[in-house]
Amino acid sequence: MKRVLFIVNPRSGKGSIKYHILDILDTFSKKGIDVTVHITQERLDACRTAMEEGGNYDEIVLSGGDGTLDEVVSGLMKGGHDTPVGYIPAGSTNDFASSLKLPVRMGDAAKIAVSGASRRFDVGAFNDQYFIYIAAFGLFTDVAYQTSQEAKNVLGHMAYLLEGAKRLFNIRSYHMKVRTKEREFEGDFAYGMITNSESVGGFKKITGNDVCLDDGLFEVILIYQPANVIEFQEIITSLMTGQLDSKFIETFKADELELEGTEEVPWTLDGEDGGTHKTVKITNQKQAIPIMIKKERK
Ligand SMILES: Nc1ncnc2c1ncn2[C@@H]1O[C@H](COP(=O)(O)OP(=O)(O)OP(=O)(O)O)[C@@H](O)[C@H]1O
Repeated sequence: MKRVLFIVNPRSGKGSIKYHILDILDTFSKKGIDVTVHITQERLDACRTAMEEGGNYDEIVLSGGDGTLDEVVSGLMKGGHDTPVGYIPAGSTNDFASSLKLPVRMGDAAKIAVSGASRRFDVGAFNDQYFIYIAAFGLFTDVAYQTSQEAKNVLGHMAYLLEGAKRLFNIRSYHMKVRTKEREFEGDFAYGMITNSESVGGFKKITGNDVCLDDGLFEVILIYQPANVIEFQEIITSLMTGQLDSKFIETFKADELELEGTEEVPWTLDGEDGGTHKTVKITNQKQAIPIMIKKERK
């Protein structure tokens, strides 16, 4: 009998898992699965549970948003477990779920979680932490975790945008040295993102058209500090149209990079608080985690 640990974040998104949980458990029962349910009680509970329990199950299924997925993947990586992950997206943005092409309906996602195909995806190592699809600093990055859960639930995307707009008048930059295997450069950056995702903050294709989630490479976008509103507008237009060939933007792929700041820089990992760091070393752990996705048609 397949043993599954089902980790549920009751607070993700609008908390709508409560309307679906019986059907999901019924789906698992009909597949003959021996399921243990763990309802997360607080931040980092999912991480701790995956780290401590990950090795005792054939699979971990989670219901939550990007933050909960980050916690489960981080926990499995820290615990050294190679347990497959089933993902029932229930957050407000679900960026990575959209990259994985998982269905929006929870019942459909539950079926894929236990009967789909397991495929290995890259994971980012960030000093001694992990991320599944984005590590970012600067403009907007503190928006995700400073926007209250209540506001996110009521307003969804609008909450992020409103919170972000409030900050436009407050742009600041971080001086950093950037080192990759190929090059070294430095500058004053207003924003930086190291990603493995087709969608960021609900925006599709913002990371380019040739994103591959298991190629061992990150897509890196670094934006120099704009001197005025016109330059800022130019940068936004570049990002929105995907024309990243701009003197204000550095964009490249890398399997590892180091960013050395002159001061402590606040980071976010998968939309959650990633702490402040002066120097970060980011390396791609190629195909480190198995995740269940839709079976491809022959
Ligand atoms: N019982 C709980 N009470 C409060 N917070 C919790 C609880 N369980 C988990 N959390 C925290 O809730 C936060 C939000 O989770 P998550 O990112 O999964 O949902 P979301 O923010 O709605 O989705 P998304 O990131 O996709 O927009 C995470 O930081 C997680 O640690």
